[in-house]
Amino acid sequence: MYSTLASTVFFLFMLRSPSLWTVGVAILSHVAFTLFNNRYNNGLLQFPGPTFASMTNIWRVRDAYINGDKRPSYVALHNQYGDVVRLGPKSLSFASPAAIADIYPAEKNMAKSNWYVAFEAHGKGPKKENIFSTRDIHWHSRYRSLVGPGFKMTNLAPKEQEIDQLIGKLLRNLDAAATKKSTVVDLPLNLQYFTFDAGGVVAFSQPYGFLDKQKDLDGIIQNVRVGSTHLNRLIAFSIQLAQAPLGQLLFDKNPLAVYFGLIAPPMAFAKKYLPVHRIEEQLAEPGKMDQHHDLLDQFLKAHQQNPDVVSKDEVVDLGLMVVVPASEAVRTAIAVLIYQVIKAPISILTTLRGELDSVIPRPTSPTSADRSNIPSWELVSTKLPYLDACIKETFRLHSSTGFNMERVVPAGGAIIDGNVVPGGTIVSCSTWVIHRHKPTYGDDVEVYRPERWLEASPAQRAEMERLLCPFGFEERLCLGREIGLFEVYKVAATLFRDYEFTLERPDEDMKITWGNIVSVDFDVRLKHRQA
Ligand code: HEM
Repeated sequence: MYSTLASTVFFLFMLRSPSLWTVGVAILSHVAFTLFNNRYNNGLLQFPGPTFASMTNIWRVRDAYINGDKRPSYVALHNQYGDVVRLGPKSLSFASPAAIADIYPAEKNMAKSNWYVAFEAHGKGPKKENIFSTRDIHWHSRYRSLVGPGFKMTNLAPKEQEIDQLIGKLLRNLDAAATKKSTVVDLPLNLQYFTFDAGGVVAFSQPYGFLDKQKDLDGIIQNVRVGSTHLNRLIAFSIQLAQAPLGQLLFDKNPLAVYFGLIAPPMAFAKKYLPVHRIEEQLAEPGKMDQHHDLLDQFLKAHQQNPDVVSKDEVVDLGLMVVVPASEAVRTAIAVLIYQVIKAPISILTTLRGELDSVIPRPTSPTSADRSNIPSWELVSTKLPYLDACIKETFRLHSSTGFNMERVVPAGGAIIDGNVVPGGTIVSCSTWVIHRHKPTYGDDVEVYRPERWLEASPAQRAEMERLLCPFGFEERLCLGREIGLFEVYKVAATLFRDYEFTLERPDEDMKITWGNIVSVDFDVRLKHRQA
């Protein structure tokens, strides 16, 4: 604080008789004081990390830019600096599992950081928090208890048939490529057609039509794919700047964008496809509409019961949340699972196929129209322990989300993994780091080895599962966890049952673009499996 004050006084003093020289010196000294202040005056000097990171959040933007095609650099940073790394002037990342219990439980009172502001709606009018972004612990808790039941598989069970029809469409699209054999398939993209449509069904009982049209609708996939255009690359990096006042001004709270009502692509997409009639009818005559067993039912019910907590605008947020980040996260999970299994030693695929063939009846003729034979959730979630191990290993090694889950230490400070941390510090864990905890997962943490889940003793396995956190933690645990798993298990079981996959470029690794949701790119050739 004192150095900021000193810097400001000095700055004003120099500007008393402005010349180019004095203005230059004033600006430079102000910058130097700010960097110095950031590094030395936040009570975090004892924590190691890149020196530049301790001085400015620009380090994070640069890191996101230069490491955009690698896995989160936090893994390498923790390997270099140890269990606690200083990632910014007021930011610490923790690698030890003990830190999870000190940061994320409700009683620790740690709200999400301002990084999450970037996930708030863009467009005319004031920005609004949503269930994912909110820093208001109390509103979040009331809101979550109202809408949460809608996300449970018990509520969504009647949707299984509709999701099966979508999987059938995905198979028919892939059948066309498998029959030609020469066709190279962008598998992650085809999976995303499915996950988008499934998101539409779960949210509003309406697929968007990606699978039918077999193309990107309104350019939304291209728009949100990190790194696909200069603009969204810039936006993705700017999100890192949300911690910095300048970043918020340029990107997140840009007054020009708000003035001109520039709507972010996901928001525009969600608004376009919302079933407005249904919403209006149900709001006009509550209780008269049929039950759809979708998320919209639950949000409208919650709005009717508690309009002060769940406002009408929340249905748009519902669209935003479910349409884009969720469909991307599920796409990445299924794509990476398939990639890991076909890239791993053949014994993994053979064991998986053996298990699938012993439990799930194969279609008599996969090239026929018999595409309604999709294994049930009940079956895939209870009778396939090896598939379960493959999926857990995928989530462990390659989380769909790439961001650190940041929380703010309340005034008064906290003890985190034995370290005294001042109030106001941003503290976080990364799934990419936690999932590489050698005492829990073994020395070969970088190897894709599903067997580790089956060989572990019951106590060891319980600990491995406790630390497996691809869906986040505690009060802010992903609400769509069951939906995501439902899609991953069903699609993976069906695709491995029916197809042989060959990587188009077996000597290359898949292309990874590290964003908030990690994007992956790879092409395959497909063949139907022989009976
Ligand atoms: C494989 C798929 C998915 C993964 C890996 C995933 C991951 C996550 C993670 C890590 C968080 C917590 C973020 C934090 O604390 O900062 C989260 C929150 C959330 N996710 Fe997911 N997600 C997935 C699928 C879904 C689906 C399908 C939906 C909706 C249908 C969904 C809806 C939500 C919501 C509403 C939250 C906010 C919860 C809260 O703060 O109370 N997610 N997700």
